[in-house]
Amino acid sequence: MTFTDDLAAQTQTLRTRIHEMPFNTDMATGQLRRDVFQGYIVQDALYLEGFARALSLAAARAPDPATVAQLANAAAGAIAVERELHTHYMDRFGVSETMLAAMAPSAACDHYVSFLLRTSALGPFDEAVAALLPCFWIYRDVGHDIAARSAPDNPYAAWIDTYSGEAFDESVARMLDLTDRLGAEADGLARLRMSAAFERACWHEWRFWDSAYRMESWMRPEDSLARDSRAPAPTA
Ligand SMILES: Cc1ncc(C[n+]2csc(CCO)c2C)c(N)n1
Repeated sequence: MTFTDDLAAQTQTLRTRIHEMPFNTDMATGQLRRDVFQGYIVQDALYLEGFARALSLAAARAPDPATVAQLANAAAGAIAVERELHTHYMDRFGVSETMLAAMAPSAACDHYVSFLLRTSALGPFDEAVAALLPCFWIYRDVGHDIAARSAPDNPYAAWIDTYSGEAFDESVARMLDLTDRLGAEADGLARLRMSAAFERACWHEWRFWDSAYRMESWMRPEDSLARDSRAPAPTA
């Protein structure tokens, strides 16, 4: 078993839940609500920029030139994906660059990006790579899974093609290979830290879709009070 086989086994339940999320099943049938996808794609544009910054921070700390180049290329790739995919959908949904610039990240987006930036800037290098891996790996698996059952004339075909395409597969394979090499060199404690960072990032992937599907933003104090007032009164 490779280290990434262990990571896959350890997160099996969470990753299966991600594949079954209504966002992804609706995406496969092409029935995903337009306003839900619009909200998602705007948040994803904000996410991709943060992700590219986190990859660049990790790149600067890589132990050898080949790995610096791998991570820096992936950062450039993330921005390129953002431009292409987002321009495609933003044009369709009438979201202008000005509107995008005025958008604030959702709590889920901000939380995920903060976690990646913090881990990439301050954590050990192997932990940063483990935290960055689910972004690649989960999207590849979800992309292929949706492509295999996608409805004809799916309005989300551009999204599905991006994440089930060969170019993307190669970058995921390189990231898995890097994680396996780092996992093989790490001692028991370092592997535990890598596993925890990986699992946390998988959770953030789940949360990003869940939050997009619910069209969540930041909870306001008055929302919390309204929720509390509906709760049954304490008995003791
Ligand atoms: C929340 C969220 N997670 C993962 C991806 C997928 N992704 C974004 S950048 C990148 C690496 C290089 O392209 C990959 C795989 C996404 N779009 N949104």
